[in-house]
Amino acid sequence: MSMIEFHNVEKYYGKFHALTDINLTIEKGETVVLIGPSGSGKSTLIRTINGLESINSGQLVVNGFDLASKKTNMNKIRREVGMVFQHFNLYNNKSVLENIMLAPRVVLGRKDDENKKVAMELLDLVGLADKAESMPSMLSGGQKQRIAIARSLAMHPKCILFDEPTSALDPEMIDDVLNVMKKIAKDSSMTMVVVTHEMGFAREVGDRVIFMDEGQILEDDQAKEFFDGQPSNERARQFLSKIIKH
Ligand SMILES: Nc1ncnc2c1ncn2[C@@H]1O[C@H](COP(=O)(O)OP(=O)(O)OP(=O)(O)O)[C@@H](O)[C@H]1O
Repeated sequence: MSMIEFHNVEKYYGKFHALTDINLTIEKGETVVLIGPSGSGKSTLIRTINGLESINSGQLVVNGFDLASKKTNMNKIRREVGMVFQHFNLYNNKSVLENIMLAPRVVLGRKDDENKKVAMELLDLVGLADKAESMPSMLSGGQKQRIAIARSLAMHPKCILFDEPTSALDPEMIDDVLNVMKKIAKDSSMTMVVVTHEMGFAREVGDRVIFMDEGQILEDDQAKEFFDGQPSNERARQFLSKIIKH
């Protein structure tokens, strides 16, 4: 069974056609990078995977569950599919440790000893074990984003969605976050779907690269083919040459 399957998916915001005939299969354990110009529908697509955006027609199956079916428990999907946002979305009135321990306690009923142990291991993984008792307001953007990643991992998701995780960061912090993401991609069996403009990351870590424009998938290639060969789609080639020149 694949992790994610889109079949002829359409999405509208009012009259605006945001996703057109999306067909896409992502296998378990794959790291897939979604690229494309601003407004091409990347965020919309990634947000449909955990039900943050609904679809208008077609079929979307995540870990065997049809998201359009009334029988599907969306809370279960959100437990299994974590998300990391551009703007971190940490609870600012809770310590770093509390941010990481909250959902496992409330949603999974994980006991405090075990919960703290998992949280500390994850803080270690993201290189911030010394910040456990800090409040988010004391952290830099890059540190906040690494905490947001640890918080998401604490739920032991099967899949994790990253929606432009480095776009709001100062340049010197971007690599710290990308390095954590690389580590996760290499060392875990999790499925990762990443919207990013970081082509170095896409090339090094992505198994596949999906190029979107105007709500459509125009190119779906192995990362190596995409960067070392040439995308067959003209707009994908233009996008790539522009982005690599800059
Ligand atoms: N809630 C909404 N209501 C109406 N239109 C929306 C909504 N969300 C997104 N859109 C529109 O849908 C289109 C696709 O937006 P989306 O955010 O998915 O693109 P994107 O490729 O992620 O862009 P960016 O790289 O700038 O984040 C855009 O034209 C946007 O204005």
